[in-house]
Amino acid sequence: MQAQELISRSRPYRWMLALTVFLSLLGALASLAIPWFAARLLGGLLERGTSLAPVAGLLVTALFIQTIIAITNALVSGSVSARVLADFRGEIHAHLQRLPLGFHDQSDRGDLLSLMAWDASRLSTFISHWLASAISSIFLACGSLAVLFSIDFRLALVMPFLFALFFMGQKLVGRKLRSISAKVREAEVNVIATAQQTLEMLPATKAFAREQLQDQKYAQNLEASRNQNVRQSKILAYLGPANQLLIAIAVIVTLLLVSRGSATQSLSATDLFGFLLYAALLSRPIGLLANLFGELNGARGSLERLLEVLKENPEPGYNAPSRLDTCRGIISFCDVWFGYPGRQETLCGANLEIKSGEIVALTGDNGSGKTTLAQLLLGFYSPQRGTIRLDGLDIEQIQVQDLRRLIGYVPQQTLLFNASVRDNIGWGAERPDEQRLMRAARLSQALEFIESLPEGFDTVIGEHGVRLSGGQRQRLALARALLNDPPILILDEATSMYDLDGEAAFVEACQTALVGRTVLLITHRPASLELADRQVHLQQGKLEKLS
Ligand SMILES: Nc1ncnc2c1ncn2[C@@H]1O[C@H](COP(=O)(O)OP(=O)(O)OP(=O)(O)O)[C@@H](O)[C@H]1O
Repeated sequence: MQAQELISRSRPYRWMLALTVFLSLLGALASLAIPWFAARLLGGLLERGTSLAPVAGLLVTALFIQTIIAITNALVSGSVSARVLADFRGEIHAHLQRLPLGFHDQSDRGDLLSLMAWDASRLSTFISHWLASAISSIFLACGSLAVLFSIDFRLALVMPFLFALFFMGQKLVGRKLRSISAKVREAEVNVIATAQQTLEMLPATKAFAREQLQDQKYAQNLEASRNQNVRQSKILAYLGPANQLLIAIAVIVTLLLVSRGSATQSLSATDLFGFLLYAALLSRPIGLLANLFGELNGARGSLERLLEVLKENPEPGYNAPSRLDTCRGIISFCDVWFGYPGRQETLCGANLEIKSGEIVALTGDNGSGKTTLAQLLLGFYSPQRGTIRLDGLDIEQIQVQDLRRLIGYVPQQTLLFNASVRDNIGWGAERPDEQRLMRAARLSQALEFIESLPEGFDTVIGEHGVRLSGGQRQRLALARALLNDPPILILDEATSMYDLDGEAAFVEACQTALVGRTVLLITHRPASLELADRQVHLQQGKLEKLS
């Protein structure tokens, strides 16, 4: 199954891979020619009769050709590997973005990062050279065997037994190698996850003086990863050389045994050298195949994990039948039930009708489900029972990107990235223009502070907007949501960090800006509550009318 998958994943690169196979075969041919000329050179040295210059010239030419082929091959397979890596990463990245939030809630960020960084790299290296290595190694082994048999049939008879021994050995270590490879991956995932956590938690780590604890945690993960890597490299370290040693001993023993009979007496010095050199050459593809086998076990683990993630279904909303460019903004929650996996139900038959252009404030205790309700409207999660409608259409029937384009969403936690203010606000629209950008910034009460920044709209704000205050970050998030002029707005505690003046100015500006939009306002702030046409309260999974 995985072999098939590996082959089918190699298919898009078949021409480049065919070129590496061709070059590897040429390289193998040159490798086969070298002992031939070398044996003649050594035999000639002993027999001292003939001129050695032509054979020496041919040997040097063969060595040159082999070197040029090896360089070209490395360049081609390096470029295949880079392409496969980029393609894999692009595919995983696109897929992860389209998976439901429910998948990401349950996933380990370190595991997903490892998939893109580590597994993709291991797989791309393997795919870029496994075919060429396997075919050229088999060709080289068969070629060496053929020459050995042509030199002396009886002496060469021992070689096929060696092949049988080789494959039995691989079978024996294969299972062990696979299980260690899975453990190596697990340990690497933990290392990456801890490093990521350390960087994200840094302000808290410093505030609670927990640097040592994080160091210990990281050191433990490093130790586990080191142990597994050492276990794996021990097996790999033995695998190739042990096979080569096996061949070398077999050749020596064969020579000793047969030297007692008459066979070696009928061999010339050139044939004897030839036999030894080809036997030595035979050990190279055997070693290569053994290494390839080790890599295959690692690549299988990576492929397994990759396929596991790729087989997760994207949000069904991407393939929903209805397209929607615009809407009136009539929203209804009809008997909506929802619970997160393994948790008690958050919504138990929630009902809410919002008219077009109405501003509804949603209140409720912490954890009562206000954000959940908003995220259900955005299609982040699907209700287990009941329906949510927009303009009378079940939102599950609406193409999810259309749905989300119609809704401006300011989440409770501002999500900003390490780029300029302009890029962060402009991210909210497909083609942001300067005029709309200014309007959105003015409306969210962000313009004044943006203009006071060292480079105004071009100021880079750091990871998660770390170079701004909490309130400033929130203003940017709000500006981003307003940029697109969406007919529906969800403001989830969007002004919770505004100072009183800022909030009052925002509320003032909203008197006109929110006209004509349907707004779901999740807030407890009295000034913001004043904006609402009516209030509903979420309690025990149900919505109650307050005013
Ligand atoms: N991704 C999640 N996975 C599992 N449970 C979740 C998830 N998100 C929220 N919850 C749980 O669902 C419940 C409702 O959470 P929600 O964030 O909707 O509440 P809220 O009313 O918005 O709270 P707050 O006022 O504190 O923002 C809580 O008990 C919370 O622990």
